[in-house]
Amino acid sequence: MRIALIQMPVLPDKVKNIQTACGKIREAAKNGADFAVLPEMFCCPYDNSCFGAYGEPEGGEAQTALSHLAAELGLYLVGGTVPELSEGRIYNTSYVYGPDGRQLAKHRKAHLFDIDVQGGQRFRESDTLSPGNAITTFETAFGTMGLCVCFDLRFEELARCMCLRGAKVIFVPAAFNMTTGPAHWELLFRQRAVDNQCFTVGVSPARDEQGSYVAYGNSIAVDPWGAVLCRAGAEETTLYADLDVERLEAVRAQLPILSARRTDLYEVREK
Ligand SMILES: O=C(O)CCC(=O)C(=O)O
Repeated sequence: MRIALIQMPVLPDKVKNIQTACGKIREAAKNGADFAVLPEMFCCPYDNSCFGAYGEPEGGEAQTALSHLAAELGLYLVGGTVPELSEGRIYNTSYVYGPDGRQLAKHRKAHLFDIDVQGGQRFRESDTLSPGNAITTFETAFGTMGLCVCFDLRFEELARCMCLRGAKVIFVPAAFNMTTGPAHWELLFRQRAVDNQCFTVGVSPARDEQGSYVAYGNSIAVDPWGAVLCRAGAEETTLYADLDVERLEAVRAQLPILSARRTDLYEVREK
């Protein structure tokens, strides 16, 4: 199962960003990718002042372009996120398309990124965005997959619920920053992978030092043992990770965690 992690620049021009993404997805298909993954807000600067203007309703231009391309290339496409406009609200939403172009999943970021680190990053998504209310998994020819967005990865219960549903890989379009990225990015992707003995895949925009929000980059794939399979730097790049899905069962058999949970003592379950 070959995954292309597309760490692309995000510019102020929405149409140009969509074109860049499509070009890179075509290249990924040529290189044998089964899945292509885009970053959080891949066609919109990550700024509260932009989400409304760059947003689109279900079936908007970014989504239509990605769905057609998935069908044309016959691959799975985790379409980063876009600001989704719905009933007067804005959501930070990730759409997934199957190799026939049909929408397989839609995850609205459930945990909004409201932080204020002393001397570091401040951001309040809740000034403009509304949270989603779902745990998202989807079925593919490679098995069940999980999907969440950036800050969502910090919440271990969400990842556990996806894996209890059978998720083998957790896909995370994301955009950490220069305060929390160096401190927590790799740690969190390895942590969730080791907790659940699953693969984790995080894709960020390339770093733009001039942007109002400077993304950390460092797109990453981690295996069920917690080993880093690939990791980018700050630059524009596409990484390829070949996931051996059988490794997941092997690790779970050798070091049983999910099956050894004491659900008589404690429980994590979906509401
Ligand atoms: O959790 C973090 O440190 C970063 C999260 C973030 O940037 C986001 O949710 O967009």
